[in-house]
Amino acid sequence: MPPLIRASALRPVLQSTLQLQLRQLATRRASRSAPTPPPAAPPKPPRSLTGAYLTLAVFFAGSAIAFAYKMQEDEKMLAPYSYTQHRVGANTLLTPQHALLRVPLTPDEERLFDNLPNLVTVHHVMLGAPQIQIERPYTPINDGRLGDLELVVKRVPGGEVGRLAHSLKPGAEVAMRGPLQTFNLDQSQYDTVVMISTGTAVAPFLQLLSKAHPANTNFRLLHALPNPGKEDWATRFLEPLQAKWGDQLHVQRIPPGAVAKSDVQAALKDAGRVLVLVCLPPTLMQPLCGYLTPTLQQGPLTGLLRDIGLRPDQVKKLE
Ligand SMILES: Cc1cc2nc3c(=O)[nH]c(=O)nc-3n(C[C@H](O)[C@H](O)[C@H](O)COP(=O)(O)OP(=O)(O)OC[C@H]3O[C@@H](n4cnc5c(N)ncnc54)[C@H](O)[C@@H]3O)c2cc1C
Repeated sequence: MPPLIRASALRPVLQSTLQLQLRQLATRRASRSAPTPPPAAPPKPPRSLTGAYLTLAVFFAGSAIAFAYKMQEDEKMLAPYSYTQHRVGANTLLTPQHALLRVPLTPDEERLFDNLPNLVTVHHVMLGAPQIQIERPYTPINDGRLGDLELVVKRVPGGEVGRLAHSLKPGAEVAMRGPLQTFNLDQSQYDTVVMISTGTAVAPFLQLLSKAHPANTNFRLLHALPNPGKEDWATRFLEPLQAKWGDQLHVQRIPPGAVAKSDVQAALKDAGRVLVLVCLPPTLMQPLCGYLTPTLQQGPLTGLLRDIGLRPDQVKKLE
């Protein structure tokens, strides 16, 4: 019986099966010997974007630190209606009764002493004695925009804040608030400004002459000499002002006590459009021009200044 399938017929089938198995084997070997590729890394942000994030983070951190610092500085800054502590720069006795207190200001604080537009603004500050909850006003004798605030504080018998001010050593802290406006002067309205004072009441005039600039107005100061035997501390502050103002400032030292009619009349001679500023204790102010009212309004003009013919709008009484 002939075989059902001849061997020659089987040969191509066997060959193709063998080739297939060889190919599979080769593929398996190849796949085994090839290194496994590493897992795909997460896509990296572009290098420039990372830099931007970093810059932003540094910027925000810097701003936050600057803001916190500014808040802290603001809390320490001189302000009109809340007390802040200020370090005394120097405290010198001008006479046994008068201390010159120097309080350094920061540039931001200096700007608080700016003039109102087209005016010369005279300011005062309040010194506090927190332990006994009192405060007293003091008028800087200089232009606060130029650095240290200079206060001349008189020590009076039994005076609380005067005693405190005299006791302050350089580097000590003092509670202060301000500045507060004392008065404003529009120089352009006057040909002559007459100023009458005694003792530390010259302070607003020293500040006015420090802050104002020579223009067309003449200033005449009648300032009382101290009582016999007392030292005169004002001269050293008047001399540089005289140099600044030249002929436009006339300083006349008058005897202590009631202001004499002849001195006032001399100061008013050829005065043109005149303003008289008066800063005196009540006992001396009363015969010259009358009291301020209890609420510190001007009150009626009476006394010598009314008698020599001045109108109320030509006189300003300072507390
Ligand atoms: C706007 C303004 C600015 C001022 N500027 C200055 C200034 O630059 N320098 C300055 O020294 N003062 C100035 N004073 C006065 C100051 O505010 C205080 O009134 C003064 O320093 C006394 O305060 P004290 O706490 O030491 O005395 P207090 O405890 O108030 O008074 C104690 C006793 O002393 C009496 N007394 C008060 N003042 C005087 C005096 N001048 N002479 C004699 N006895 C007095 C009181 O009647 C009281 O019996 C200013 C006042 C005002 C309203």
